[in-house]
Formats: sequence, structure tokens, C-alpha cells
Amino acid sequence: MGFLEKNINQALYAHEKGRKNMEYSPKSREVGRVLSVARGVAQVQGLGSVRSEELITLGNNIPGMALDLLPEAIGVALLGDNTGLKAGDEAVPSGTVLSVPVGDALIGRIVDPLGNPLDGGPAPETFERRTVESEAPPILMRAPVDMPMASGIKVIDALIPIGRGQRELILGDRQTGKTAIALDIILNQKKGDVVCVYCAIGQRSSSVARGIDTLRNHGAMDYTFVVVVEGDAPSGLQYIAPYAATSMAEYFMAQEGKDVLIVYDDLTRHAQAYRQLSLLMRRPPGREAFPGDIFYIHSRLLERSTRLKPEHGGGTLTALPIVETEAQNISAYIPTNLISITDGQIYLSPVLFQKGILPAIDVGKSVSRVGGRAQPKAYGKVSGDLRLTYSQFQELEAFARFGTRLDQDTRKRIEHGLRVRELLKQDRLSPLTAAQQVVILWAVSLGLLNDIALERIAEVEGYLLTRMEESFESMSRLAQAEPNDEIWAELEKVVMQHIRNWREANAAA
Ligand SMILES: Nc1ncnc2c1ncn2[C@@H]1O[C@H](COP(=O)(O)OP(=O)(O)OP(=O)(O)O)[C@@H](O)[C@H]1O
Repeated sequence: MGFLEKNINQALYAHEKGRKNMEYSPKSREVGRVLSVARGVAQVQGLGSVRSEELITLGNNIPGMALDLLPEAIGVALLGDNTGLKAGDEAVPSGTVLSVPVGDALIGRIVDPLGNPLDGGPAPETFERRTVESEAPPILMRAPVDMPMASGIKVIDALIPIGRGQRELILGDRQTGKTAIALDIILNQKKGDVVCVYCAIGQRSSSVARGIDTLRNHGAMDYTFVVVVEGDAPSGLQYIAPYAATSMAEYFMAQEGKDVLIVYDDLTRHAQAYRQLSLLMRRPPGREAFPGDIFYIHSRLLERSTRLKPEHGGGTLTALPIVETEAQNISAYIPTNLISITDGQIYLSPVLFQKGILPAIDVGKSVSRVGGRAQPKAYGKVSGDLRLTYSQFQELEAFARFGTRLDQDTRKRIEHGLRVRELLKQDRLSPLTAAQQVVILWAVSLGLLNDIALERIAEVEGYLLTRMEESFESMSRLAQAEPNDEIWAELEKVVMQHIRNWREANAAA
């Protein structure tokens, strides 16, 4: 036998042996056909065993999610560009539900709801995936909210405090500063240990770019990542965006004692995307043409934010959903739904905005239902009366506008209220620590600023803060444990002295 012949025989023998070892088992694969395609939705026939929210690949690798399971056809929300997809194309179910990549590598990145990078960088190096939809933690795993999520904004921290694990709605007409507040709260976490997620849904690209610039320029991308889906993206992608961002956030919350803050900007656009999907799938429209389950889609999203008990890791997920109102109508369908789901709301008034009272927070219509317990003790002394005084002042001010003759006491209260309002004004990107806020608010609540001209209040505030930082060593103690009477007495003495000094210096000038 020649050398070549021997080799061929050996190869044939090996092939025959391998073939015998191989087991062939027939497997069936279900393949459906696209019936019709319309603006981000496809109807698919022939997929009898698909489950709700199963990932389906259509035509030329376009991902979709099964939303409507009807006997005659399946309604699929498309998660990619549907150009080229046509009736008759194949639809292949994946057997799994939609999931997104999660991991530490997300921090600092800008991604779409499927985790694809949008910042020009490589795909984030993640080693884990989490399903987009997941069960909210059960009640027995949840602990009460009692740690503050400092916003750095005086009017919020003093009068509408937010706690870690809370859901606080930010609502108001367009261009009233909703996004500005959310971004300021993210920026205020700079020195802390909170991971922040900004989820922009259906916003204009220019405003998203501005928001990202703000985060970048102030060093917030070191602890933040952004999930973006633009207004012209398929409705399905807009619909899954907040759930996907929450899954990415939950990865961090699951770590021992980690605090996470998520902003959904905004859920009005999210509801509109879902309405579009539902109408295209011919679901019966209800109030304002929204489908019947519109409340459920937002409640199951926001229920995922919580504070976990220490035995379950002790992590927290604080949610700041944003919703836009039209013509100050907070009793419209989506705003009322969200007000009833969340633990409070921050209402921004266009009237205050036009008057230049910024942030334009209407204290009377804003509330924090659980944050009070999380508020640092030092605020107790100052913010208790402040809300009442301020609300009374607003009523008196409305009366005074009719030209009513006012008695001495009423006039005094109005003057005091005007100074409180002046002091609650705050520029963007200028957060204050809890101790700084307490000093300022305490000075105004004692009436120490009542004889200072309104237009000079901001100047006195700046002066007082600079001097206090230099001279008052209890400043840092103020924000921590409950300050004792001795500290308050010392504070009063020092504050009064500084205000006297300011007056003397200005009288001399
Ligand atoms: N405290 C503030 N001080 C000064 N300017 C502010 C303040 N808050 C908001 N603004 C300005 O008001 C404008 C509107 O703010 P922003 O975009 O946050 O409003 P919005 O309600 O989120 O708007 P949209 O309806 O477009 O989402 C911006 O130009 C912002 O810089």
C-alpha cells in the first residue's frame, strides 16, 4: 500500500468513526411571517408559542418585542429601524425575553436602551445581562426611607426633602426648569457615593446634548451614565427605555449598600410612545386615547425604586420621574396617575418662572410624603415654621394686591415672607451644603434679615456664608447629628454679629 493510499484510508476511517459518534436529533424551529408593517409595529402570523415580551428577530436582523398575543396575529413592537422590512419577511422568535448589558463599565457612558454606545466609544465591557422587565422587590424586602438624598437646593432640602429610595415626581409646564432641577440634583452627588442615571426619553437632541454637556463640564460623568432615546426613534425603543435604564440601575442597587438615583426625563413622552404603539396595535383607546394599562406601565416601573433591607444588601434606588403638564393642568390623566404612584411631587409654576422666582417651585402644590423622616435633624429647627409662614404669606400677598389697607402686623408678615422668598431663590449649578442652608434659613426665619432691602438679600447671603465658613467651626456639626442648644446659641450669636458687621460696613460705604 502506497503512502498516499494509507493516508486516505486513515482519513476515511476517522470520518466514518466521527459520523457514528454524532447524534442527529431533529429540532423544529418556529418561523413566522410578517403580515404588515406600520410605523414601528409589525403584525406577525404563524408564531403560536411565542410568549409575552419575547424577543423576535424580523427580516434583516431587526429586533422586536412581542407585545400583543392574539390568536390571529402577534403585535410586535420594533426596536430598530424598520426600513426594508416588508410583508412576507421571516420572523424568528428567540425563546428569551429582552435583556440589556449591565456593569460598572456603563459609568461615564452614553448608551441607547439596548446598551449600544452613542458616544463614539467601544461597546461598554460588561459581563452580565439583566432582563428589561423585572419584578419589583416584594414588601418584605423593603425598608423605610430614612436617609437624605441631598439636592443642594434650599427650597427642596428644607421644605420638600427627598430620601434615598423615594420616588419624587417633578412636574410643570414646558420650559419651567424641570430638567434643570434634576440635573442639579445629579451634580450635587459629586462628593458622595451615589451612582446616577439620566434617562432621556423622546427629548429634542439639542436639549439632551445640552444636558450631557452640563454633566460633563461639571465632572458628573465620573459617577453617572446616560440612556438616550430620541423623539424620532421607534416607539418600541422609547417604550422600553425607562425599563432598560432601571435594569442597568438595579445592577448597582444590588451591590452592598449602594445608592442609585435615576431621572426619567420625561414620562409624558414615554406615555405618548406607548399610546402610539397601542393605537397601531388596535387596542381600544380610553381616556385621552391612552390604552387601559397606562397606569400599570408607570406603576410597575416606579415600584422598582425602593430602599432594600440591610439583609438584602441595603441598596437604594431613588427615582425622579419628570412629567410635563399643559396649561398648568395637574389633573390631566398622566400627571394624576403619576402623582398617585409617587411619594410626592415638586410642582414648577410658569407664573413664578415668569416673575423670575427661580427655581420656580410652588411650595403650596409640592409635597414630600416620606422625605421628612430622612431630613437631617438640623432642618427641624428651621423648616418647621418656614412652610407655614410662607404659605400664609402667599395668601396675604394675594389679598394685598387688591389694595386693601393693611394693619401693622400683616404688613410685617408680608415683609418677612418677601425675604423668605428672596432667600429661597437659587441659581442653577450652585448647590449648598446642608449646614450652609440651615444657617441661611435660620437667619431668615428668626427675622434677622427683615430690615434689609430685598435687592440686597442675595448679597447678605453670600457675605454670611463666606464669613460663617471662616469662623464658625460648628458648621460641619450642624449637618450631622442633632445640634444641641449650645450649638444653636453659638450660631445665633455669630450670625447676628456678622449681620451687624455687614450693616456697619455698608452704612460706612
Ligand atoms: N434656577 C434657575 N436659574 C436660572 N435659570 C434657570 C433655572 N432653572 C431653569 N433655568 C432656565 O430655564 C430654562 C428652561 O429650563 P429646562 O430646560 O430645565 O426646563 P424644562 O421644563 O425641563 O423644559 P422642557 O419642557 O423643554 O423639558 C433653561 O434655559 C434653564 O437654564
